[in-house]
Amino acid sequence: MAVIEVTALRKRYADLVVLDDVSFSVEEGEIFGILGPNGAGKTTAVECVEGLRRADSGSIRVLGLDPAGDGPKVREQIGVQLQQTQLPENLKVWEALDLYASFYAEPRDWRELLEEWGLADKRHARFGKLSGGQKQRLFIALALVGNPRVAFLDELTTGLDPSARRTTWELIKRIKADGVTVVLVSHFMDEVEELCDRVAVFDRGRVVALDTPAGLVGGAHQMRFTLMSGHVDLEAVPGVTTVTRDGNRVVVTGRGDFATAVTAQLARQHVLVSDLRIDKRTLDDAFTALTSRSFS
Ligand SMILES: Nc1ncnc2c1ncn2[C@@H]1O[C@H](COP(=O)(O)OP(=O)(O)OP(=O)(O)O)[C@@H](O)[C@H]1O
Repeated sequence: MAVIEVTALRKRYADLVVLDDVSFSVEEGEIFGILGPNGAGKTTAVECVEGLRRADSGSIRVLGLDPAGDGPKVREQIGVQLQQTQLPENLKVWEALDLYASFYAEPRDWRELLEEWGLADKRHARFGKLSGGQKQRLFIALALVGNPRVAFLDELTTGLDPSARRTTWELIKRIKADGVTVVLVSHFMDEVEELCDRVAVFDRGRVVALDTPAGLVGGAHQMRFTLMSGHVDLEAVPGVTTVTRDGNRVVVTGRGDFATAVTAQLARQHVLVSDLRIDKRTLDDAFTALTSRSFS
């Protein structure tokens, strides 16, 4: 079942088209990634879904409701991660949780959240004294205190050290395990690859690809080898898209599991090769190819 359905969303600021016919849906229980370069329209799209901004046209359904018309009902059922600047430095951890719990009709017991998110001993600490990782755990706890069905997390691990990022990833997996749908806006390929079931890649206000992380990178392996003996016909091998020969050096590109099929063909034709290398395209390569830009 789709918990979020976005259809033909358009938004512009004066002459700048920020969302141009954006459509995607998010299935219940998945971690859905929104990836794209700076200024691609990710935050605008997500804030329209959260009911914080209005699109010029198109339709949005969140849990069957229209966030523009049924804002309070939608916000009762979603959790939105705060940005760092939105909490006063002097606010204590328990005060923040208690305050946010008071916004909801049926909040979770925030004492449980303190335990679950490893913040019990920081209960009386002031926000400004927390480490980056502790702040992020507090933001996640605040996003979950209303017992949401959908949690929106935006650039959650920016500025965290590698170990704190890993810990945060494990916590996000736990949110999913608890049955909460997660929409994750991210700049990091490794994060999206590790966590997301499906990813929408945004570029210049459009969704340029929507697939699983494996599906996004799936089309681009490359095999290189040197022919030691004989000749091999590879053009007709399933999945092969190009075969380039330079003397006895051969480069083969293809889609899906073409490398296994090529290896089988080499064996069938009793061809001996050396220096065999299989290059796997990464999500970073896929992103660059899709958006004609490298990530910054
Ligand atoms: N309120 C606004 N008024 C005018 N232009 C805006 C406004 N909000 C966003 N924009 C512009 O819309 C474009 C998309 O911005 P948005 O924040 O949605 O992108 P993003 O993909 O989330 O970028 P980032 O990764 O940098 O956060 C940008 O060019 C931005 O400058």
